[in-house]
Amino acid sequence: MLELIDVSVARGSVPVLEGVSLALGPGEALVLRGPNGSGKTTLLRAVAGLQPALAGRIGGQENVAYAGHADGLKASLSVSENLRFWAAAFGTRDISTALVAYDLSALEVRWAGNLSAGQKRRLGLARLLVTGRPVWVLDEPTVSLDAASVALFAAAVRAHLAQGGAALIATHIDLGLGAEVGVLDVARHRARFPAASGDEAFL
Ligand SMILES: Nc1ncnc2c1ncn2[C@@H]1O[C@H](COP(=O)(O)OP(=O)(O)OP(=O)(O)O)[C@@H](O)[C@H]1O
Repeated sequence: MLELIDVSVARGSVPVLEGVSLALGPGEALVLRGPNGSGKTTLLRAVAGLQPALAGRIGGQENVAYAGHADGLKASLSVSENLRFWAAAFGTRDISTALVAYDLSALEVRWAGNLSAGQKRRLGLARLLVTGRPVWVLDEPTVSLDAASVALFAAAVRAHLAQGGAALIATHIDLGLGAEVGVLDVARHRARFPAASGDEAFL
């Protein structure tokens, strides 16, 4: 569903990570670990197709639904309108599963712009459920979430995996997803050599 073979990525003109290989099949999840600035976001952006890899091959990008630091919400649309917008964009219809999974039913008619930070994050994560995409690529998904919302998120990931989905998640917290979830420490892949040219296209 997702395969990285010997992938290198850069930010600005600076190589950040090199030699990253991984594969995710149905029901599999991998947690990315590494200190601040080690390159987790850069790698996930490349996996999501938001920037090219410097080298290597990324297969299965068409399967990916990405949730990054920005929630990607339309402030002047309601919660349900946001979900309907994304459902239409991905050619799906059902938003009720997403509303229930992230406890958003009571907020359905509220403008997204008027939500709290944690509520916005819940709505941003609920978007994943309406994409119908099997591989979730998530960058610090639990930022702004309280303990109850982290539990909702972990349950949504578990259900996604149980239904044959996959997930690649950069997170500093233990999501309690179980011992079968792999961990990749990106610090082991820190790039060793400076860039040969000054390509600023990724900024
Ligand atoms: N827009 C940018 N232009 C140039 N360099 C950047 C840019 N954004 C990040 N960087 C640099 O790229 C490197 C990797 O950053 P990245 O955001 O991928 O790390 P991270 O592991 O996700 O960090 P964190 O845990 O703090 O989120 C860092 O040295 C960072 O300073």
